[in-house]
Amino acid sequence: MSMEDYDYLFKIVLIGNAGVGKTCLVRRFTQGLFPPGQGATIGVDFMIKTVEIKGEKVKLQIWDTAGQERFRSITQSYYRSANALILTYDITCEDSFRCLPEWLREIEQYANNQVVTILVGENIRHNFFLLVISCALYVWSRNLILVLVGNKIDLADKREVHRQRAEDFAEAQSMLYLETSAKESDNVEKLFLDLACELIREAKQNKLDNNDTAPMPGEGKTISYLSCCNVN
Ligand SMILES: Nc1nc2c(ncn2[C@@H]2O[C@H](COP(=O)(O)OP(=O)(O)OP(=O)(O)O)[C@@H](O)[C@H]2O)c(=O)[nH]1
Repeated sequence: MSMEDYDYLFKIVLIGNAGVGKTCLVRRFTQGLFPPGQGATIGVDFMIKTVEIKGEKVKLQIWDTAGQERFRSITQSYYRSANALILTYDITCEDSFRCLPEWLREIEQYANNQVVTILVGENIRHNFFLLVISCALYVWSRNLILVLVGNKIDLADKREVHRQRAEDFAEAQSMLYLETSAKESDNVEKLFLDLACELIREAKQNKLDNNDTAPMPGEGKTISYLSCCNVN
């Protein structure tokens, strides 16, 4: 696709523990389906979807990273060039929520520039609030913005992470909090479209150098976190 085919191109990277539903979120958004028997991601994968927002064509390059620890050295190299970072956990899996500070450390270490993280998920324990807050401050100091997302809300009866915990966690770090279901398609469009809106907004404010919106490793873009916008 040549530059004439779109007005903006943004790179979004999904990270989070294995099995939280990153691939399913991406496939729901890009292909409109919930893949049966979705296998674990090997390394990284990416899909592209172009959306039209207020008359402007926005090409989203969505990178889906493997959650398994053994792929970490591969996936880390993709953080730094992201325009946005979606940190995902599973609301039915306490462990995936407890690992969030670890993911924030990863971001701190490997995401050189600007990140939007959508936190889909739950609440967090008091004892890692300090760590989280310091990570968030570090991120902000580098113009990184984190958004947290909690997936699998269709499994309400199996919920292990209460919504208020996640909201508190997100609020403590000035992150957006969103809960989704890739299976039922709840909030999936909203997640990506709101993010696209915010990326455009930031680009227009010259916080994002959109003349080179296909970032190469080592590059990054400045964005701040999203507020909802209407998509036409
Ligand atoms: N009920 C329910 N199951 C989901 C949802 N999203 C994903 N799953 C299931 O969770 C499992 C893991 O989904 P994946 O999308 O492969 O998870 P992942 O985070 O990409 O996993 P890795 O590739 O190993 O990092 C699969 O069995 C999916 O069917 C959801 O919203 N609701």
